[in-house]
Amino acid sequence: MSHRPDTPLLDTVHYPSDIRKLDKDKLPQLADELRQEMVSAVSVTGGHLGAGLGVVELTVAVHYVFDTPGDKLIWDVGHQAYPHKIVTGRRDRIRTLRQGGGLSGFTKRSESEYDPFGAAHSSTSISAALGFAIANKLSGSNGRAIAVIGDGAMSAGMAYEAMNNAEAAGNRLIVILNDNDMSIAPPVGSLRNSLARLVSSSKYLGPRAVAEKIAGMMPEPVQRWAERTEEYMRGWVTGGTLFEELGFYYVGPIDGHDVNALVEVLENVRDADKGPMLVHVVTKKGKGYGPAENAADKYHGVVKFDVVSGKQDKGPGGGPPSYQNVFGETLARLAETDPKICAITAAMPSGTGVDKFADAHPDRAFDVGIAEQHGVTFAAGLAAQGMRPFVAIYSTFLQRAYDQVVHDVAIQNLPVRFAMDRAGLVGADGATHAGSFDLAYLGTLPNFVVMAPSDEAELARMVKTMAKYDDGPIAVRYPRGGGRGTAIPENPEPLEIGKGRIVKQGSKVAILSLGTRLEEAEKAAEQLEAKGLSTTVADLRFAKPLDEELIRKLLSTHEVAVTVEEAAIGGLGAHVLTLASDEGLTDGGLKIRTMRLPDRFIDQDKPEKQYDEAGLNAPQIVETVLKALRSNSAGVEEARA
Ligand SMILES: Cc1ncc(C[n+]2csc(CCOP(=O)(O)OP(=O)(O)O)c2C)c(N)n1
Ligand SMILES: CC(=O)[C@@H](O)[C@H](O)COP(=O)(O)O
Ligand SMILES: [Mg+2]
Repeated sequence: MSHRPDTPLLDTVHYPSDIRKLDKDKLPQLADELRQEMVSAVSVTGGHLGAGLGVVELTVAVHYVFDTPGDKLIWDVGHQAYPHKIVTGRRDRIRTLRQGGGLSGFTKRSESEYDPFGAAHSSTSISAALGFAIANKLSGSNGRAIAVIGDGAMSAGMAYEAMNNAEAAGNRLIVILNDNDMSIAPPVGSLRNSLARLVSSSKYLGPRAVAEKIAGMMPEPVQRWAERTEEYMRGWVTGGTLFEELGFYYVGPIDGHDVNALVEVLENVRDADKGPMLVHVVTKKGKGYGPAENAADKYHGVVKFDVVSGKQDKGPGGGPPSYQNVFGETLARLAETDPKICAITAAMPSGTGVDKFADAHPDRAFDVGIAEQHGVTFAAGLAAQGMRPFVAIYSTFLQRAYDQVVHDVAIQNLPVRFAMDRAGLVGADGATHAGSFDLAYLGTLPNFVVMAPSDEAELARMVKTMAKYDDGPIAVRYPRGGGRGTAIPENPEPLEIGKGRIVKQGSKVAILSLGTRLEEAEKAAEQLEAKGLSTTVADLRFAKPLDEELIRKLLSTHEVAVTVEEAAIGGLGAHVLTLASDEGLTDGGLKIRTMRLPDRFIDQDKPEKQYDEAGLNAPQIVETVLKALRSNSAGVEEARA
């Protein structure tokens, strides 16, 4: 394709079909421009930077070689897909990434036909790609499915479950292992060591060697040998790796920043007829942007930053500590005098605050990799043997380990402590990362205690409560970010299980709050008082067991009762309604309303806007109370007061 040297090449590339028109020797230039564009975009939006920088060449090469969107390209997690978005018709919106109404920070089916499968939670790509490949096989279509999965994501069991089943896909399935020797933190475990051995024990495989191996053009004696057994052939190509044992032809390691080599290797892989292939590509997280390459976290996730210096705009600082750090620091302190306390994270040491614990007690901190299911059952084993394990997992990621929570923990009534961070709406990560369902999924389980603090001092008390509680499973859920600035007690008092508190006493309206909506509940109470409506505010602290005595009293002494929580239906409101119905507490005409997340997924935005959309801010609490007061006994709203 002819291209005027004075115009950026990227300006001529809107879709992968434009890349495919380019001469191969133009691809390095395209990759350079794509990298610059990505840095520029993320400098104004913030987001996941390091992972995308590492796959710029891979993005160009895959779209050059494969016939996307007919061939299905599936990015695992999807946090590395920004360059892919730029070359698949979304460059004009790339500066809306992760903003309200803008592009998602992950792959999303509704956004583009080039995103055949949505992601954000890790390690789903091989299963999904296998589904596409088998569907193609069944329908007689030639299309291929290409999963690009990171070394961190490869630590999850699901990846192996998929590979274990992959043989039937034949050459319709290609897995590209993007090995940058990083997860969010440095990766852990034996897989990491095994990949490192593969990388260090051989030079990068050049396109020619790959072609020869795939075509079976081996040195004479080897070829004769190889021809005799299919098994040997596999071994020769694969080097006998774990992947080979799982039925894949292993090709690698390949230099993931040499775009022309990548193209040639992928062309060979595309045209090979050897069954499912795994291409081991070695990349650098943060590649090509100095501040990212030099950062310990390789700029996995950043806020807005200055492109020249790389300095992130983290604000003036000095604000209230984050819930994650309150959790980690409190637990670390408690562990000083309790040698049974352990902490477990599934590849999120800094996000969960377990890094603080690990600094103080390295032998009792466990990063299990992206392995939430294993993490929970591992904790159950620790608890069964008398330890006091705290499993710190984001609310959204604990969803993956639900059966382990039910079967290994709850049914056996084991005292595993769950610290569920990122509860409620989380902002820029959007619906996939919202911690909406934990109150419903844990609150329904016999034996569980479930708490939610209204501020960081309460969280410290709840962590202490968990450390002291050996009677069964116990969980606390708290939001992303900083608290209200309440002083954190040096020596937090444990709470009495199942006891809430009255924050403000009134007589006509009762707001029953769970978690950090308390601040909005208090604001709403002020506004109601200003309208002459005497309002009680209760901080229930426990979704389970409920403070039945307190709730009974509130429901029988107020005209309107409203529950408020940052969770989907099935949480606090459902439990309060069940109590009210079981005991006939509404029979006397009490007007009861439950305020919770709506029955739809809420996309990325600033959290306060998300809560506005969800109808959980103070004005909406006020409106709910006024509406209830206006409704008559048939539930019909009467004329506005
Ligand atoms: C089930 C699940 N657990 C945890 C996470 C958080 N998470 C997102 S990316 C990531 C690291 C992924 O590492 P890798 O696959 O190697 O990709 P890289 O960022 O290195 O490109 C983690 C732990 C997640 N998205 N999903
Ligand atoms: C991609 C992913 O799952 C994580 O990087 C996540 O975005 C981190 O979220 P926090 O910023 O809330 O730690
Ligand atoms: Mg990685």
